[in-house]
Order: sequence, then C-alpha cells, then structure tokens
Amino acid sequence: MALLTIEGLSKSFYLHRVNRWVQGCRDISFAVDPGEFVGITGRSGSGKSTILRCIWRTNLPQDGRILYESARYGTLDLARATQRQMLYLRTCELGYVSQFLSALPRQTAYDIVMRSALETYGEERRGEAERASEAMLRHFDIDENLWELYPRTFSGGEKLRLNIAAAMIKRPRLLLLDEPTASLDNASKVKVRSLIEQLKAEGTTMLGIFHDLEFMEGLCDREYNMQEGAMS
Ligand SMILES: Nc1ncnc2c1ncn2[C@@H]1O[C@H](COP(=O)(O)OP(=O)(O)OP(=O)(O)O)[C@@H](O)[C@H]1O
Repeated sequence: MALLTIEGLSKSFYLHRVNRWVQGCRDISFAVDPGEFVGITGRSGSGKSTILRCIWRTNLPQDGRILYESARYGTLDLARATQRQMLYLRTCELGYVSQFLSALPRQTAYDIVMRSALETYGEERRGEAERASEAMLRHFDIDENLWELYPRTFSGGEKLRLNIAAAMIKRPRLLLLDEPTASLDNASKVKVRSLIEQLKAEGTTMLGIFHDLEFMEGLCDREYNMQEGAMS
C-alpha cells in the first residue's frame, strides 16, 4: 500500500493587490510507496514547492486529496486534517528539509538537533535525547568543533547536513526535500547525493524537488516533471 497518495490536487493563490488568481499546481495525482524516493523536476514557478507545501500544510489546497498512511491516525487526508493532527505529524511522522535553515537566534548546532530530539523523546528522557543527538550529528558528518557554534556562519553543505540531522532524529516516515542542493557547489552536491543514498538504504521514504537533472540521474525510483502547474 502506498504511504502517500495524491489525487487531483489543485492550489491557486488569489492576489488581492492585482485582483487575480495565480496557478500553483493543478490536478496533480501520484503516489509514493514505502521506501521509495520520488523526484519532482520542472522549471522555476511550475508548482513543485506548492505540492510539498500542501503536504506539509503550509498551503491549504482548494481541491483534491492527500492521503497519508499515518502510524497514529491510519489513512488521513492531509488536506482536511486538523491543526492538532498536523502538528503531531510534523513533530513525529513527517520531515521537511530545504536549503534554508530555520534556527532560532543564538541556538547552537547541537541545540537545534537537541530541540528536535526533545520533541520526540520528551523532557523525561533527556539523557536518551542527548545521546541520540550526538549520534545523529556524528552520523551526518558534522564536525564536533561545530557543535557549540551558531550555524549562521556554516557552509551551505554544513547547514544542509544539520537540517537533515534535525529532521532525521525524528525518524520521519516521510521526508520532504525542497531543493536541498539549490545553492551548493559541486563538491557539496556530491555529499548530499551520498547522504540521500544513505537515507534510502536506511529505508526512508522521500519525495524531493531538484532543479539539477544530472544530480537526479539514477537516484530516484520515479521522476515526475512539472509544467505550468501540471504534472507529466
Ligand atoms: N503564497 C503565494 N502567493 C502567491 N503566489 C504564489 C504563492 N506561492 C506560490 N505562488 C505562485 O505559484 C506558482 C508556483 O510556485 P512554486 O513555488 O510552487 O514553484 P516552483 O516550481 O517550486 O518554483 P522554484 O523552482 O522557483 O522554487 C508561481 O507562479 C508562484 O509565483
């Protein structure tokens, strides 16, 4: 059974200032099986991120269903799930990684992963959360000298690895990757590629957007191309 089944998903944005609608994505349907890595490509503005934001529910779709097999709720339509259910899923079942780091000011790299770990383990299992955070930072090759630093000054590759460590400590059942390689140089892209291969080998189900078709070569189990809001 698919972990995620998207049926007829459409999202447009109404722009009050110019009094017109902009198409995000229209009539999108596809499925992602457990352990699969599905890639979405397409030109800038074709609606790729809109799909991911509908799954993460920062966008509320106008039409369609996003059926997700939740460990806690069973089959759940993310287009209609409650805020409370979405909050739980974002904390415990879904992961979202982009090239941007969403960190609070004066939070060290270690704090970022630890905050994520505490959401899963809870305050009462702080010791376990600490051990898991350290293991995760090492697992994703983040130099111990960086742990107590603020990631503002990190390289693109280091920020991304930190993002992935913070997302993966929750062991998400579905990881969403929104152009994680967009601003990286070639050497960092190669590292990200091996990181994705590693996540795949560990059985993580992933849905990822990538600009760079060369980067995708041989990496995805399936690939969809977006054109002006529609999928082919
Ligand atoms: N919040 C929003 N308000 C208005 N328009 C939006 C909003 N979000 C997206 N859009 C519009 O929807 C269309 C699709 O945007 P989306 O971000 O999904 O494209 P994309 O394929 O991910 O682009 P890129 O590769 O450049 O990130 C674009 O025309 C964009 O301007």
